[in-house]
Amino acid sequence: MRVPAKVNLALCVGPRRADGYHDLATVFQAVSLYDRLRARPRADGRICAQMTGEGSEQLPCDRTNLVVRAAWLLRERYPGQTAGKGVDLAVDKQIPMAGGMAGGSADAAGTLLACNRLWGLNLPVGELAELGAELGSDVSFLLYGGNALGLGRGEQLTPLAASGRLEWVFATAPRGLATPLVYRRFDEMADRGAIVPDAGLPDEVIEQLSCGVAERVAACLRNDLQAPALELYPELVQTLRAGATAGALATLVSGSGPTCAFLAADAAAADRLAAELPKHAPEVRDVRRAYGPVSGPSIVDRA
Ligand SMILES: C[C@](O)(CO)[C@H](O)COP(=O)(O)OP(=O)(O)OC[C@H]1O[C@@H](n2ccc(N)nc2=O)[C@H](O)[C@@H]1O
Ligand SMILES: Nc1ncnc2c1ncn2[C@@H]1O[C@H](COP(=O)(O)OP(=O)(O)OP(=O)(O)O)[C@@H](O)[C@H]1O
Repeated sequence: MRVPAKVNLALCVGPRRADGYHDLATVFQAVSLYDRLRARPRADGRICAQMTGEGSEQLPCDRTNLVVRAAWLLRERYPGQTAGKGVDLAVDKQIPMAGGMAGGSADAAGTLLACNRLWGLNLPVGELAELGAELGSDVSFLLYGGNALGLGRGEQLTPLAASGRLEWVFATAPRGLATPLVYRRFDEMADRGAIVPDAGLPDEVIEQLSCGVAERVAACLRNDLQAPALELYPELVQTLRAGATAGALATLVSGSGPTCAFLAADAAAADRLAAELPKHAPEVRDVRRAYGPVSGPSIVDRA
């Protein structure tokens, strides 16, 4: 199975709630950067994970790993149907780790779908999405893919119509940014009046997305976590500038960062941008081409 990453075309963040989360109005787009996930049954009833690919050596394979947590959650909620059933989960990571592209959430979403099938649970995707929200705010969206509006803490989803596809270049960074830290910095900036929290609907982005003209979508992209991410990771200012110099229609930090997203006018312009970017941005780790929207997790080979 391959599971896509996401970028937020709009990420409007409200004030911190009593439960520590923030109300959001976000426009998600699933993009063509994928982790690969293979799930095989285990006769001994254990849940085991193995991680390969970019950055995977930093990831524990114990119960803190999101794929292991996702499989355990299903087993705990449906003990009758899953008694004695185990799984071997193998993840090949290509989505940048702690990069603001929800790689861990994508893996968790893929695991819920794979184990649902493997263990014969046949739960509807809506039920998996509710379980997914317990694992992380982005997991519900990653079960569906496409484009969607996310409200609440990002888990209340409405699919969004889109016309055409957007061509992206992503610049990954040499180190990660922890999402809670970025939200905390957002709060500090709000306290000192540098930011006004506002989770109002990003109507303009939604409208332009349905029209499908990249130049017009570019004009209204918005990420309220960009300013706090840039305070925490000032080198990203150079990366964003480099993207503009290399010809991007729009530049923005992806989600909580530090991956930077560059929107191009079309596929040829994106290819040129991807080739040009490293010349202007020596601090970038890797440059990736992608497009969106793409569908959610899909089976590419028999697991
Ligand atoms: C930045 C985004 O990726 C944008 O889509 C998401 O908001 C983050 O989603 P996620 O990584 O799935 O985050 P979660 O695992 O749910 O939460 C991690 C931490 O991020 C903060 N958090 C997350 C989502 C949200 N709406 N408000 C928050 O304040 C909280 O401190 C939380 O403890
Ligand atoms: N399977 C997994 N893949 C990636 N990270 C995982 C996984 N399981 C647990 N984690 C933990 O989750 C953290 C966030 O990982 P992830 O790569 O999803 O970050 P992110 O892209 O910034 O997430 P988001 O965009 O949802 O905020 C990592 O630092 C890691 O400690």
